Amino acid sequence: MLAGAALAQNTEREVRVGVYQNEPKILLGPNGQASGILGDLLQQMAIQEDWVIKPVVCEWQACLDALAAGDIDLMPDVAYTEQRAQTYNFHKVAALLSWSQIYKRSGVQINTALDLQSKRVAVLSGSIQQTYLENQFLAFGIHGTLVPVSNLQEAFAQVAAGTADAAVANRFYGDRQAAKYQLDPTPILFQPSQLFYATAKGRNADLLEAIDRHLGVWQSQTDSPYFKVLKQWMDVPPRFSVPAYVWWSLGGLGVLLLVAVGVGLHLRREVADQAWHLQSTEARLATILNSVEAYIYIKDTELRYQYANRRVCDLFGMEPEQIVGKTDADFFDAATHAHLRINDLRVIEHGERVEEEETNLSADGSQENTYLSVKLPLYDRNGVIYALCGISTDITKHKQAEEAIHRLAYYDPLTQLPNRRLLMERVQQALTAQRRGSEQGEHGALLFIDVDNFKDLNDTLGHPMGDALLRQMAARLGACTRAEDTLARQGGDEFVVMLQGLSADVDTAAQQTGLVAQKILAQLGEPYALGDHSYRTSVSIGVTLFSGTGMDQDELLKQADLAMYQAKKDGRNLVRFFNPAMQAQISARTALEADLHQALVRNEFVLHYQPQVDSAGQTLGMEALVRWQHPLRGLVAPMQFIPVAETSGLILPLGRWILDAACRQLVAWSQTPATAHWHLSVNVSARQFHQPDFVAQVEQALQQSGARTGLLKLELTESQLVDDVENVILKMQALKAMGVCMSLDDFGTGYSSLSILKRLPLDQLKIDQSFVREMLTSPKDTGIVRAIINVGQSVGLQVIAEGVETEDQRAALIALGCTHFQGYLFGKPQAL
Ligand SMILES: Nc1nc2c(ncn2[C@@H]2O[C@H](COP(=O)(O)O[C@H]3[C@@H](O)[C@H](n4cnc5c(=O)[nH]c(N)nc54)O[C@@H]3COP(=O)(O)O)[C@@H](O)[C@H]2O)c(=O)[nH]1
Repeated sequence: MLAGAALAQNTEREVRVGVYQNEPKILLGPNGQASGILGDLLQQMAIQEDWVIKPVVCEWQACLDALAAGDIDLMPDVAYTEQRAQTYNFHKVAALLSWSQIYKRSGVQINTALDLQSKRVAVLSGSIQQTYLENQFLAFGIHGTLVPVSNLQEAFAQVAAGTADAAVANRFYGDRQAAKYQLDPTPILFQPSQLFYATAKGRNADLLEAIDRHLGVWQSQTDSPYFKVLKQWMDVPPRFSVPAYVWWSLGGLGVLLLVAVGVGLHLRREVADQAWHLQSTEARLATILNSVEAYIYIKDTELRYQYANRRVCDLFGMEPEQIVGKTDADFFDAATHAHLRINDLRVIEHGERVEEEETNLSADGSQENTYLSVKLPLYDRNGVIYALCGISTDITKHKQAEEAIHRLAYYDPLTQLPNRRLLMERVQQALTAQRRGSEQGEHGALLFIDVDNFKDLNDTLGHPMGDALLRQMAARLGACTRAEDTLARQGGDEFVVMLQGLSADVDTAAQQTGLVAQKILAQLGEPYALGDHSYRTSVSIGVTLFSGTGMDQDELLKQADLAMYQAKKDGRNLVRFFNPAMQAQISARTALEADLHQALVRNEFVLHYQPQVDSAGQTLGMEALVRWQHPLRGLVAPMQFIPVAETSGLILPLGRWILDAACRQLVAWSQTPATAHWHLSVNVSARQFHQPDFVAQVEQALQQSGARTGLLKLELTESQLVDDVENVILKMQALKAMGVCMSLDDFGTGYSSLSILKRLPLDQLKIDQSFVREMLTSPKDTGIVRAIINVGQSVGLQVIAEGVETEDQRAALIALGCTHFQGYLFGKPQAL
């Protein structure tokens, strides 16, 4: 059965037919189908040929253009001319015969062409009738006036209004419209023409062939569909094969016919006219409604669809007649239907105009779209609501774009977690809610989570593995927290969790937070599968509690950050709560930073010098160690301000000052023979060394001071040499080429990569004081010191031990082969 239906559908032929308004020949019927004589004939043929006639409503010239362009397949009511035959194909058996006729206002005498003398005749501008009459006027010496008009309605209206005496129209139009304008037909008939269906040249020959076949048979049988259609539309069948010479004698018959039709016909035509106007308006409206992008529909008071435009039909995959009578329950899922129903009832029951964004899910759940919908009540003439009209615009793509922009602004693309911006907004909202008292004294908590030694992973396994780790961590953090908690990626290897709704009692809140933090510590400490590797790591967590008083979101985050640093300091893989002592540290650090800015301007820095000696105790040189002579704090040690100078960037101008001051000191020593050979070691910070123009800065310091290049020794630490090794080596080689010496400070505390060491143009290794301090009591430290000395010797580097405080330490170092020494045993750092 189904297969049969499908087969039947496949044999149907869709024929797009141009329909313009020219009653009774062709028009759009009330059912939206091609109608009129030529339309109905086509419908009859369609039944027999299995055609599906699709009317395409258009104006006459537009129809012809569409036909030529292939946008429609068939055009009725086309008179054959040689010129048209170049663009179109015609069938052979004429479908209708027509002619032009002159119609006049009552009381005007026109019986022959000669009566047109001194008359004003309205005629379609540019028509063949106009050309014909002009020629006739000339030929017969008639002095009449042709009044050009743009359509036949206007022609008849001008006659009725008295601005013309007569009008020319085809007989089909004239017969139906003359009465309406109270015009009479004259006996003047001319230009008979044969009317055909036409196709574009070279196309749809089968249609023309079929039309000829049907017309040929039908026109020979008086009871055929052809004559039934004519009878229905005309009451009088047209004549065929009428010789041209009889046309002029038909006038009398026309007059008689018109008189016979009488007043009854006039009334009937009035009604028909109105119906046509309605149909025409409806057709135009349908064209507009079906062309717009919006979904337009009408539902009755039972919320059953009464009208659906083409977009709605496409959405539901049904034809209008299938949609009519159905409700939203037939098209959408239960929740969508319920929601739509509520809004529809507001319109139907309360006359509200409802404007809303709707997200509708199809009944099978396969399609979800968002619409901006406006629904209005429709009232009948008694002011009673009889339906609602809805207009919906699909804003799904717009919403998706909006969503994408929002995600970019507020979410981290790597982990899909909220980013810092969204986190800060959420913290602010939580604080505001607490201040308003809506959270009833509850506590919240911020947990600042930093991955331990994340840089090592990036350096060893590469950044893609680092990214994979962060993604897996984000997923695990999600599993450790509740949906109402905020989980964010702060940036890099830092995550932040905000807990809300904790106890109003601070101890209980701390306990609750501690449990979550420990859970996170445990979960994130489990092994990760990174490619082929099983990777283990840990995190350090800083926690701060808040209850809406005093703090803003930035301060809170700083507190959690500080507590996290404390966890790192205490050994990593730990949870630390923020406490007031940490706050004091922050304040002290902030104040110190502010003072540091002033210190350079006020020239408050000084250099102290500590001797470096050989095994005989002879001073070979000094190390310059900076101090801050603060007017209130007194002499400030470098360990207190160098780290702050590093993070604030002040180390750069400070480092430059130290270099200049050290070079000036070398020049001062050069004046005295006892000190002229002394070298001076200067500490260089990582940030300072990595400046692109660092080599130039050293060169400038030496040149400006006039110091001997070979006496300046730069102390670099291991950690500042591991990043961007190639560039470091190039820089060191440039310095070396200038004659500057280089010492590797704190050796043994960092990476101590021998392969890198081998490539660095060093002069000296400095054994860190922590090994020297313990070497007499710890065999391990002795072993390290021995190893450093051996390494130095094997690569031809001088080895200096720092932090030498006792004779025993010096003796032990000499026994191990150390040749140079620095420490309180030989002198503390002091001003000169
Ligand atoms: N970038 C720069 N950093 C500098 C500069 N000056 C110092 N620093 C950095 O500060 C660190 C600490 O310096 P300081 O407090 O001056 O301590 C030095 C010595 O006083 C100390 N030392 C020397 N001998 C002994 C000793 O026998 N016992 C003992 N307890 N301490 C001793 O060691 C520090 C020398 O360190 P080093 O640079 O490794 O030789 C300092 O480590 C620098 O990092 C500067 O101008 N610029």
